Amino acid sequence: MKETIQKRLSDSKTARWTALFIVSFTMMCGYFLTDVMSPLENLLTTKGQVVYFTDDTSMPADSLVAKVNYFSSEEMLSNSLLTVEQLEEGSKVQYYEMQNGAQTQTEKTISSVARGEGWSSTEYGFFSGAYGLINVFLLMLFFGGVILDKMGIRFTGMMSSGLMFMGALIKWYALSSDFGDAQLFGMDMQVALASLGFAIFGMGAEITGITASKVIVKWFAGKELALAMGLQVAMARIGTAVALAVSLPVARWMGDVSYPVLFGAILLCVGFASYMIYCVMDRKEDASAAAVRMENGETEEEGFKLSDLKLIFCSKGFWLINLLCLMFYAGVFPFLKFATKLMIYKYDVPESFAGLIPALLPFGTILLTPVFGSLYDRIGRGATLMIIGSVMLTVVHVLFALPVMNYWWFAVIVMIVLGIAFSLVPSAMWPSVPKIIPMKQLGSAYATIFYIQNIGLTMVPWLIGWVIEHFATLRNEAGVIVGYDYTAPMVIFAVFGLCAILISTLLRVEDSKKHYGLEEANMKK
Ligand SMILES: NCCCC[C@H](NC(=O)[C@@H](N)CCCCN)C(=O)O
Repeated sequence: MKETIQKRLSDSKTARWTALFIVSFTMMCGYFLTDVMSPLENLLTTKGQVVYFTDDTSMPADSLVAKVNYFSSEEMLSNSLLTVEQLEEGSKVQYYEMQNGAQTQTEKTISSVARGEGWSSTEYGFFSGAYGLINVFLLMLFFGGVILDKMGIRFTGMMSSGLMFMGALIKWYALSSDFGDAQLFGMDMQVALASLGFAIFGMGAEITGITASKVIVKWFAGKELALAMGLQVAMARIGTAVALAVSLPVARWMGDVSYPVLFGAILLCVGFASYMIYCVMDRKEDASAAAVRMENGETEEEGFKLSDLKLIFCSKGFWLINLLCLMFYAGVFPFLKFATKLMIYKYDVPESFAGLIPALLPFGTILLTPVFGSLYDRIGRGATLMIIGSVMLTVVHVLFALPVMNYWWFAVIVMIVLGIAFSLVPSAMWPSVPKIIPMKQLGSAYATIFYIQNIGLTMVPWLIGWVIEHFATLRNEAGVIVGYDYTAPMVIFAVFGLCAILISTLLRVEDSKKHYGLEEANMKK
């Protein structure tokens, strides 16, 4: 009689890498939407139309019209009176300006016109931090972890990717509508509604994040786990990089900040559909695993119990990872929300290119995260990699805080260093969690780490937005904004880096006491 040996679907290389690709694609769509508004900060915080010229400079329409009309009224430019209706692609604009006491004539051609929303920096900061609002204040990430461990990967993933899509649609509706002076929750209606959409989206994105982590552990445990995690993060970074690079060009091209969000919502719809395909694979994997267990006479693994949480919460190493994640990510993701405007005002980068410099950060990590991940797999030194990454993060923010070296090429170099730091820490930190926490509690462990991290992702943009408005905004005597001094916000980011150095050092000490194996290779020879 022919003997058949049952195999799990995850034993097939093609099947498990396909599963990874599909789930990572859904995540990538989520990361795109998370950062799609970051390059639009300048546009969002400008009131009325913003005019972009072919020489890559831009100007609020009001000040342009004021300049032209002022001089035309003095009959100096009688032929070039510009009206608002003429603010369109291809229009030529002429105006006189006083520079260093001398009158200069400027002629420019309009390349595009986009609608600014007139938000304050505090409102922009609130909106950016709204991502973690429901996760943090309604404890949804904690419940998300429990739902994941109780209801399983298929239910939770469908629910969370559906929430991402719904949140994106609300955000798009808010940004594409004009609510006049209407208020909601004591806030400008548009800001409140866009923030609500972002909060719902953020809840879905974070629950999808922990679900994806559990999917990877399910298919790759005992196989290429760290590499798979590194590749998932790398694909997510593609989403961030594309968002940073294309968002402003799309908004300028279509004349409105809502279009990049609409594009993101469409992507999320595709991401939702692709997760449905994953669910088919997941069902087959479960069936094959059950068949293997039956053949070997094994019983199903005991399910998750709430009392298991005690085990996680009593581990000092686990708390150090939590704090490191909080501090390190507080110095990166919230920074990205403000980085484009930093490039415009501190490094004098034309607005059309300003988003490309922060985009270098995720682009660099696409390659480096899997490289450092496989380095950790082979030679270990995980705790040391986390210390080095934290030192680099601190140095980068100190350099951004310095009032000197305000050259675009310097910003590019510093951003590349940040990219290396942002590859080192995640590639060592995430695969270190299973070394400290047993597999059965991993869903809840990742959920707790994400929860603590979300406190930073919510509060730090609020803090930075407020600091920019009150301590970094430079105004002339008439109260008009003339620029920004980024020293204070960048010093705050540097402090997060210092905390990360301290915590990662303590983690290394704890590892040498408890022998978690953070300095050891993941792959046994
Ligand atoms: N296996 C865990 C991978 C986590 C990757 C990590 N993501 C997060 O920490 C999310 N909670 C936050 C995502 C915010 C998106 N802008 C990462 O390094 O991206």
